[in-house]
Amino acid sequence: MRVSIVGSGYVGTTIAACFAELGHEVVNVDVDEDLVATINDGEAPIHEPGLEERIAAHAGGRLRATTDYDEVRETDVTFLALPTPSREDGSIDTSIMESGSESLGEALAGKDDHTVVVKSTVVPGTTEDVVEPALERGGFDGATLAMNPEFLRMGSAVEDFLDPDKVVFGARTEGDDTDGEAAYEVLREVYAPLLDEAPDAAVVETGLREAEMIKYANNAFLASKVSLVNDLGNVCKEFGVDAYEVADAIAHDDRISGRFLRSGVGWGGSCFPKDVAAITAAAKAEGYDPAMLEAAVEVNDGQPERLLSLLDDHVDVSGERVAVLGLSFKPGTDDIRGTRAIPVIDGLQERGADVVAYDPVAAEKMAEKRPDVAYADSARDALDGASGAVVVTDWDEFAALDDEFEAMAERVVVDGRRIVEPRDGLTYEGLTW
Ligand SMILES: NC(=O)C1=CN([C@@H]2O[C@H](COP(=O)(O)OP(=O)(O)OC[C@H]3O[C@@H](n4cnc5c(N)ncnc54)[C@H](O)[C@@H]3O)[C@@H](O)[C@H]2O)C=CC1
Ligand SMILES: O=C(O)[C@H]1O[C@H](OP(=O)(O)OP(=O)(O)OC[C@H]2O[C@@H](n3ccc(=O)[nH]c3=O)[C@H](O)[C@@H]2O)[C@H](O)[C@@H](O)[C@@H]1O
Repeated sequence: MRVSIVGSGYVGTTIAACFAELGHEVVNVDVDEDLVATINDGEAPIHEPGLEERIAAHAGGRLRATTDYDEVRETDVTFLALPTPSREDGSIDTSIMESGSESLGEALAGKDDHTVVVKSTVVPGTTEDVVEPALERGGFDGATLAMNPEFLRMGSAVEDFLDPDKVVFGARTEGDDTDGEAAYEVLREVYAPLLDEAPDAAVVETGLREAEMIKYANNAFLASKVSLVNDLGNVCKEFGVDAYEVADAIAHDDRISGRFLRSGVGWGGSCFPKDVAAITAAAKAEGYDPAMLEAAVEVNDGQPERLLSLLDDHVDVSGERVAVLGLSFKPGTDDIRGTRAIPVIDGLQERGADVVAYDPVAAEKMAEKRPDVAYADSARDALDGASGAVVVTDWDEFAALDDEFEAMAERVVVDGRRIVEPRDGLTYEGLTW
């Protein structure tokens, strides 16, 4: 099939390269000229395992990037993979979706039919109430509308996309005269080669609003699961109980499952914080206060301070050098959006500490945002002379730290991710164990 994708960020580039790999002719539209040139040169604009090889294999062949929206006209279906950031109050900002949809509408004007699929994460109602009117303002009123949320994770985007546990197809299903069946047909055809390779994936065919909500429910559930295990972990700590032993035991109950049961300094990233805030704001706008989601955020917001109060129990950090190990929101990425490292750094600075941070890949990005922090080239350098260290990201290399701790002025480590090995001579505190 001829597939176009508008927006070539984490999601857009990943699905473009993967659809090309699966045999489709793919056009990827983005406003960023450098990014478009990078893809056409056969290189990946973002770091994701397996992406560079796929772009290199298909760029100039089945995969083409462009800044020209008109190129979507020759395709059968367009996926919108544009950003849906938060406004100041947490609610979803759909302005980029609107301007992108208008440009798409202009490009499609006069066409009889074209399937437009919303891939971005949007609150229920957005596809019909925001995207469709914007397409019409652009001059195209013949869209078959669909919503197809994406569940890939950063750091394993290609693998997650190609081997999903489910794919969700949302379409207009109510009333006699709907385009729902036509939309399902198009999505079934686009996904057929992927589903051939991933036969165990569930295919969920549902309404537009349901598909939009499924994405939020998925992220809100996972974020809340981590907050619940953090809340329980805090209780464990009060009783001197190891939360990881407890989690390992309850994980045997397959109603609970062992995934997303790692307690610690909390969740971050470009999506959990944004999506929990957006669905909470949307619910409130409808007159419902989602108490569990608000509590999930409250617990998450409290974890960095709990980490620091454990450090306070051992050292007065005022005027002292303190090492922050890990800056990215999770290992395997240099992304610092929503990272717990920021409230940890803020809390240390409020205590008058001299913060020196280390991350194997994210220091450069953090330095742009936080030039007020010193950055070390290695964990060893960060620890050298420090009166305490806090661990924010579970990078594998922190598990191998050993004699590096010997250069500390005071050997105190508070671990927010259960990654450092406790050892003789080290005062080691786990956040929830
Ligand atoms: N990053 C992730 O892991 C996941 C993200 N999502 C959702 O997917 C959507 C996209 O997210 P990302 O790919 O992370 O965003 P991103 O910020 O990485 O990429 C968005 C791209 O859109 C381009 N763009 C902006 N305005 C444009 C316009 N008017 N026309 C054409 N291109 C334009 C930007 O230049 C950028 O390359 C969001 O709704 C996000 O919540 C869903 C699942 C996973
Ligand atoms: O909508 C999105 O963008 C994506 O958001 C998350 O993916 P991602 O943000 O890449 O990262 P996760 O692996 O889910 O981790 C999120 C945060 O939770 C934390 N976490 C995760 C698991 C756990 O047990 N404990 C824990 O603290 C991580 O450290 C990290 O800060 C979801 O897992 C994806 O399914 C979804 O598509």
